Amino acid sequence: MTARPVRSEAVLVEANVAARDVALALRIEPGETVALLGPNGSGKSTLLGVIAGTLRDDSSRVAVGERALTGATTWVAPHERGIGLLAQDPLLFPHLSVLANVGFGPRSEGARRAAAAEAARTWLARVGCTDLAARKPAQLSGGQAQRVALARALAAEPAVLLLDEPLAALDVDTRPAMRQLLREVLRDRTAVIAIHDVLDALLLADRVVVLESGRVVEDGPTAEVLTRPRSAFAARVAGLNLLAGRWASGVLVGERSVAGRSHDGLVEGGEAVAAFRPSAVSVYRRAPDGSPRNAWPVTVDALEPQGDQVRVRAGDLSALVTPQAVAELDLAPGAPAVFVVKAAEVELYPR
Ligand SMILES: Nc1ncnc2c1ncn2[C@@H]1O[C@H](COP(=O)(O)OP(=O)(O)OP(=O)(O)O)[C@@H](O)[C@H]1O
Repeated sequence: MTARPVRSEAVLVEANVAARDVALALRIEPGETVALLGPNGSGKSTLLGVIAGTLRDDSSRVAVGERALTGATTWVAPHERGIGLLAQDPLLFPHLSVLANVGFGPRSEGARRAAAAEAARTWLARVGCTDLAARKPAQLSGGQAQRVALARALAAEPAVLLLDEPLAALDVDTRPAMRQLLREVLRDRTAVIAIHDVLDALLLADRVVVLESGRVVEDGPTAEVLTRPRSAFAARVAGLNLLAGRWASGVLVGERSVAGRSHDGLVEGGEAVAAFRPSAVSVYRRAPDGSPRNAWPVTVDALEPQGDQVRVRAGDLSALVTPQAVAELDLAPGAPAVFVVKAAEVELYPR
């Protein structure tokens, strides 16, 4: 199968689901990946269900490109929408082989058996599951099933891809490979991805939309929302530290030199970004012994209460510490301090 260009279309959605108290409108641009963040019950799955058509609600409106999928007299069934949905549960057909599961989309679009099998093999190779082709879903691990489900969604060549917590069910060992795979397949694709890990949002999405109680409370470029959140929920989970620089000899070199866990795609001399959570930052008055690699002298700018913790701001960095630590370290605006972060807590990726 020759690689066809990715079809990507804009999506317009007005989700009005009174029974779930969801009322919001979004436009997603062609090729854009939008991460939905929000607490449990905020409406992320409901929004995906409205777009996919798995949740039928006559007050909601959905259009993909020029094509209205819902309307006063229009209802396009989920399998005719050109939308791929990767649910939290992979939902593979248990009686079909992996190859037949992945070939299902092309088959139902009218592809001949051989062509569908070829498309399925291509996508299985892409997700690293070639040798699982003959298995039945019951013989797959959770991570394998999730990859196969992704291949199945992509083999149908959807114009829009929806993903509901695609990394949540995976264990920590299989998560990095799936994250990398998603990074590749989401490039240039119109996609909406419900996610709870802000670092995943950072790695995968162009834009972040924050939902609370079925409403949009924040919407903006990923780095902006995650570093300078305005909504209460985003402030609680995000407020990430991001440092820009260049990738050189295995570290990020910028205003500060940063060691961390490197992601694929970094090239020597290329632009790179380091991301880490404020809760991963330890604060000292003086640099600790053994000179850890990520130890940066700073001057405290501000102390802000955040829940039962305190956010210590210093220039473009922030740390989240306990009120006891603030007292013990005698932290106050203007005080010198040293921020220390273990390399294992820092994600380094290409810009
Ligand atoms: N099947 C259902 N029937 C009725 N109400 C539902 C159903 N599923 C969810 N709800 C309600 O609809 C609202 C939105 O829930 P939704 O599942 O869309 O949120 P979510 O952000 O996806 O949550 P989570 O992160 O827990 O998956 C909540 O008030 C929830 O209790």
